[in-house]
Amino acid sequence: MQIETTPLPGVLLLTPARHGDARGFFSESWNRRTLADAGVVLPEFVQDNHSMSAQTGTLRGLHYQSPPFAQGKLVRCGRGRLFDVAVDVRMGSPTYGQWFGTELSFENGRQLWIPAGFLHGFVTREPDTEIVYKCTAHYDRASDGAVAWDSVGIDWDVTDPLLSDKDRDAQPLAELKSPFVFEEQA
Ligand SMILES: Cc1cn([C@H]2C[C@H](O)[C@@H](COP(=O)(O)OP(=O)(O)O[C@H]3O[C@H](C)C(=O)[C@H](O)[C@H]3O)O2)c(=O)[nH]c1=O
Repeated sequence: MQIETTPLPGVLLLTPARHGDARGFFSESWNRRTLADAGVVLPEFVQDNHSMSAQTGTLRGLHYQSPPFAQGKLVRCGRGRLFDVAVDVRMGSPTYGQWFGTELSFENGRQLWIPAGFLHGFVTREPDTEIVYKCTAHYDRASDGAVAWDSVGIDWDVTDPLLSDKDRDAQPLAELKSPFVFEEQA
């Protein structure tokens, strides 16, 4: 397991090993003990999500759930290719409003750990792209929130993305009354 930090403290890039043979490969996509042995202890996951976006340039985000249903997410790409983004929206954080993005693909097997307190979004870079991700809290529709994809200064490298109505009508980051508070790590 390759573990890399990012410019956003707490957001990690995790790349599991792939064991290749004549059939293809085998990979442990999630192993709590492997990460703990490397000093990384993530919260418990309670829900797995899976979405497929048929069209290149489909953009889902920027989303969050308010406490007590705030979600940490461990994100990977099951098929195709996407650009995945986390945005820090924890009040008082030194990196508030800052974003980090990386390409996740079936080919690179890379995963992004996004703690609670960050917005999450992605744009697809191939047709029929599938994203699968583990969440640390259950879905709660009433706690669901969205921030406009083009209000953060993210370099999505996409024009006129395919959006849901919710995402098209989302509030700009400047108007967000963030429900998250930054807590200095011990
Ligand atoms: C998120 C979610 C949605 N749904 C239902 C609600 C709707 O009937 C349908 C589509 O939901 P939505 O349009 O919110 O799906 P996305 O636009 O992919 O939203 C997700 O995309 C970004 C990138 C995320 O990180 C979140 O997990 C989530 O906000 O699935 C559920 O039943 N359970 C769920 O956990």
